[in-house]
Amino acid sequence: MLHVVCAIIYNDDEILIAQRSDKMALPLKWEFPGGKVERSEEKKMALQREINEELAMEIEVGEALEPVIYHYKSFSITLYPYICNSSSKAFIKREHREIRWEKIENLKKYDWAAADVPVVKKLITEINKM
Ligand SMILES: Nc1nc2c([nH]c(=O)n2[C@@H]2O[C@H](COP(=O)(O)OP(=O)(O)OP(=O)(O)O)[C@@H](O)[C@H]2O)c(=O)[nH]1
Repeated sequence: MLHVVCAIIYNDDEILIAQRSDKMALPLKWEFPGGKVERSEEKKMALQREINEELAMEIEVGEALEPVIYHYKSFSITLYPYICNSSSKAFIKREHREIRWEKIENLKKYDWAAADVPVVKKLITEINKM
């Protein structure tokens, strides 16, 4: 079982989404940036480390959403999503095929990694209540 943290990074009313490259696992799927938690690492620290490595961004890590367990054909993950904030929209694209800021109501148009689907649904439901 992989333990993966991911960041739902807000700036104004947009969040940062990322498309995996064709050389990564789950090629071309969209995800929230993040990565594997290393042994004995605290999850929020792991998330700040991954976001700094992948995007050269500093984020504030906030509320944890409910973790998602998903069994892909060749591996299983527990995905730990966190609501995060960035005071800037600037990033450097280091690993992904594409990175973009997007409004929540547009997230359903993307081909998400399967583990992310319940997270995206939850974000859309929350915004519709407002
Ligand atoms: N980062 C991230 N990974 C996700 C998400 N959803 C999801 O199924 N995953 C899967 O979780 C795993 C995370 O691995 P990763 O490749 O991003 O992590 P990493 O940077 O630590 O990997 P590395 O050690 O290969 O560089 C991948 O297999 C990825 O497909 C998501 O929203 N964000």
